[in-house]
Amino acid sequence: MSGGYPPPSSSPSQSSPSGNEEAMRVLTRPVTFVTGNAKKLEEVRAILGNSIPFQSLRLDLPELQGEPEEISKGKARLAATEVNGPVLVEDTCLCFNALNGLPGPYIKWFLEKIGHEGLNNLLMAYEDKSAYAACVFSLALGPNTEPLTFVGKTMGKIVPARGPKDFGWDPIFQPNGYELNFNHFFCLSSVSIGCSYAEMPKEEKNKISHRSKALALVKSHFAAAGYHFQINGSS
Ligand SMILES: O=c1nc[nH]c2c1ncn2[C@H]1C[C@H](O)[C@@H](COP(=O)(O)OP(=O)(O)OP(=O)(O)O)O1
Ligand SMILES: [Mg+2]
Repeated sequence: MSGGYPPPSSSPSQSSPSGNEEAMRVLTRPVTFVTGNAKKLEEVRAILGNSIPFQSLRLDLPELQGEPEEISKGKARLAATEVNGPVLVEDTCLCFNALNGLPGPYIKWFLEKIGHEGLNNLLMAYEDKSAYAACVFSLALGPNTEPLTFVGKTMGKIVPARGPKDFGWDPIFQPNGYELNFNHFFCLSSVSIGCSYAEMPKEEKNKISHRSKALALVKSHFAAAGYHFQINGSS
């Protein structure tokens, strides 16, 4: 996590009683999770449950370039301007250790252009198939506030595609600890080669995923920061 919040008064959606060192930060609007990806939203909803009042906005933010945290913060700034209120965004990376972390934040284009097989082929020349999935959430309380970031990583390896193909690179990412079928009754592969994210029940993925680890930090931040939601009307 990095960055820091400006004084509450600098955010239109945030205020706090004066003269109280541990002043509660009051948010008058729910946090808007901005994404163009319905599958991400589904997972975020399932993982957050009712822990944080949030709503969603389907918006394709620009695919920025750079280091993952900067990309994520950049998305948050754009989203906060769009929403004019508190926003949460995330950027997801799939990093191959043999390629020093690439494709990383560019996985979306790699996946689109070369698919699961092409991604496996990228590692053909390397013995090291290890990889990690990383999720960088950014929270901005409003436009002109410095976003805070929360990073979650899950280690694993790249495998030939297995399981349903309805969410990105899930079929080719096998998290560590899911190598042996007999440990995981839900993994239906007939040979004991392991279990990709795509083969796991959603609840199981959500327990160990890069996204759930990052969201655990977001939740703790909300608990520790003592935000208080005072949301009126229909929002
Ligand atoms: O848990 C995941 N399991 C499998 N695939 C995933 C996952 N999470 C993101 N993905 C895919 C979506 C996109 O192809 C790329 C990340 O790019 P990324 O820019 O973060 O996502 P996006 O453009 O689809 O949605 P957004 O509007 O939130 O930016 O990896
Ligand atoms: Mg994107």
